Amino acid sequence: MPNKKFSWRERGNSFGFAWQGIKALFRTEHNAWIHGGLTVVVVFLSLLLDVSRTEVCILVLTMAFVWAAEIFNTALEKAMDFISLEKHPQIGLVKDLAAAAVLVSAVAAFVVGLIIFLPKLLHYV
Ligand SMILES: Nc1ncnc2c1ncn2[C@@H]1O[C@H](COP(=O)(O)OP(=O)(O)OP(=O)(O)O)[C@@H](O)[C@H]1O
Repeated sequence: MPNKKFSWRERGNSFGFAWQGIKALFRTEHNAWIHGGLTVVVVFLSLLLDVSRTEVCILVLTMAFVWAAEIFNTALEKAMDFISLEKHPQIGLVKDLAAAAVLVSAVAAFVVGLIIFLPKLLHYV
């Protein structure tokens, strides 16, 4: 790869492309709206309950993990559909593996949410 000079404008463009990706995610993936709704719930609970700074950091990282898994899953789905829309076991496998990554991240987020919020919510019962 040729040595390119650092350019603030190009770095700015990269943010623009990433933003286009986020918009495309919400436009094409219903799952993104579910993640968005759950993110709002987590932010709401964090503001309402006595959540420590460390717990906030863990929640932010956990949510970012789920979002990143969903975005990679969507990118892989789009790439696979671009390669072929015909049924092929290898394409099915790639899609299932990408979906498994989302499932693993979502289960981890659910467990983290239970560990952090459940004891605090039980105070009110
Ligand atoms: N071209 C294909 N060849 C073989 N199997 C496929 C193919 N496309 C999809 N599948 C199978 O169908 C499943 C669902 O694929 P699809 O692309 O509809 O994703 P999805 O469930 O709509 O995902 P999301 O809800 O994240 O958009 C895949 O996980 C895979 O098992």
